Amino acid sequence: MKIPDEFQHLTPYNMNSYTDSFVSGKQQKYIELQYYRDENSLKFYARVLFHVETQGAPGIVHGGAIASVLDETMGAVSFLNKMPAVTASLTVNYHRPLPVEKTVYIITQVEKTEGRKIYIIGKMVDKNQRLFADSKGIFVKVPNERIGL
Ligand SMILES: CCCCCCCCCCCC(=O)SCCNC(=O)CCNC(=O)[C@H](O)C(C)(C)COP(=O)(O)OP(=O)(O)OC[C@H]1O[C@@H](n2cnc3c(N)ncnc32)[C@H](O)[C@@H]1OP(=O)(O)O
Repeated sequence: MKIPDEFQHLTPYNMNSYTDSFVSGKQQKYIELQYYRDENSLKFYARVLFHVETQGAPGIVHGGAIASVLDETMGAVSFLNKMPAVTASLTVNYHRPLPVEKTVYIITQVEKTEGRKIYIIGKMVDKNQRLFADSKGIFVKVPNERIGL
């Protein structure tokens, strides 16, 4: 599968040893997801293929499915930056309908932290950098035990 230039130097990252989340765990029938990280940056990445089972309107990926994948990829960027956290708030802007069976790419990053609050942003684009959705959220740091670590 072709990946955009920005993804070519990245290292695939397997989250399954930490979680069997419905987004990225053993379930890959509805959503096929591969995470990537860049050792030299605080960003976290995902390549995602939503299968037809995730549709809302015919042929269009359900907004909740998109939000779930953005949420987890945003949560993961805080985890990988050694700040285990849970989502307190999440806003998603949907810029154009995403057809099912179309590969898209997610990039997330920590914008800033304030005490226990971590402000995280994300975006979902296709290989031509067309924007399908972007997101921002406040994640709140919690003890490891809260998220099963
Ligand atoms: C396994 C590894 C793999 C990791 C792989 C990654 C997997 C990630 C999965 C995706 C992530 C998820 O879906 S997580 C699941 C969905 N989310 C949840 O279940 C969270 C449920 N909510 C909670 O547990 C709680 O409400 C918390 C932890 C968010 C906050 O409770 P608390 O601990 O009592 O803290 P509290 O004092 O209320 O708040 C702390 C600070 O955050 C602020 N704050 C709290 N809520 C909000 C809010 N909605 N919007 C703005 N700000 C807020 C407060 O004002 C305060 O700011 P200040 O006064 O200090 O300034």
